[in-house]
Amino acid sequence: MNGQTQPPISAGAKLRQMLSDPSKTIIAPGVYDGITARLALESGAECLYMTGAGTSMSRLGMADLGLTTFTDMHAHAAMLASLDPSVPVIADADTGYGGPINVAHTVRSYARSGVAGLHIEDQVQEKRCGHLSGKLLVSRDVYFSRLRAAVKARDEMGGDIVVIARTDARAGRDPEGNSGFDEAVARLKGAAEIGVDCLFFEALQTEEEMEQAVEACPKVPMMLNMVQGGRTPQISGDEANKLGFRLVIWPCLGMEAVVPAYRQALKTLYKTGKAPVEQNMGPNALFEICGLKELMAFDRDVGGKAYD
Ligand SMILES: C[C@](O)(C(=O)O)[C@H](CC(=O)O)C(=O)O
Repeated sequence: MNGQTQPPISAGAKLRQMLSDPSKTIIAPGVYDGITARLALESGAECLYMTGAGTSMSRLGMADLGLTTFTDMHAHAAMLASLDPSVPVIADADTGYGGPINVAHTVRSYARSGVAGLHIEDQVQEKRCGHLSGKLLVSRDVYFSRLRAAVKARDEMGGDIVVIARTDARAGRDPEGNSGFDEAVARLKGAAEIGVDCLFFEALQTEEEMEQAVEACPKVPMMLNMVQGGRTPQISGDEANKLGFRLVIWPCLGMEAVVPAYRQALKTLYKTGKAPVEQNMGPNALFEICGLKELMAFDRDVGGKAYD
């Protein structure tokens, strides 16, 4: 886990292989920074999901309203993908950050940085979290040109990256007023024809809808987004597998765990004047999460003396 060793196959190829097995459903915990990524890797995660919402909140201190740029998202994804190249990282790529040539640039840049997969959606640039109300979408034409750009960039480059088409049509509307379940299915069917590798039906509202969505788009693997407290009811990985989903992301898992814990620690600090006693891990144990021993061993191995 040192980011130095290249795996035998690329992260993208590995993810593609994992997605092709219908008997398995990949579980990808959401990570939003180096610490949560390291903790997920330590837990044995088979795949990581870089949340755009978490990236916006942790890098910018801002809500998920399309404020993160390509540069923010790419740098974050590249850092996460470098920590353990043998574990595929799927990263949010929002709208692709512009027109078709921007989308292609995003796909190439993510792939060259070792990101295994990315998703491109059909919201307008002034986007928002998929589980908020009032989402506005681009037309099918604009969406499909984004996806064609992503697929062409994937195909033209030597590397490999899994292109995931996301639609927000279930809870959003385009300039002609097209919206809802059927519009989402039409968009995902179009995406499948364009040649994307995986489908992301955002904000499914019931288990029946989950079943119908998978049935409606049988040719391409479908993923499921489990946002705690969001529009989609929570189901387990096994249940998702029975319904036919090949991948489940839990984007907010880290944020939902950290926010109440840190709030509680702050309360204790102000009340007692000290940090909570059960939280005395110490710097060594903390840094060990992020490779302290491996980094020092590397230094020693090559004759360094600084960390003897
Ligand atoms: C998946 C998602 O795009 C993300 O940024 O992680 C978000 C999650 C969230 O904001 O709750 C989404 O579903 O839009």
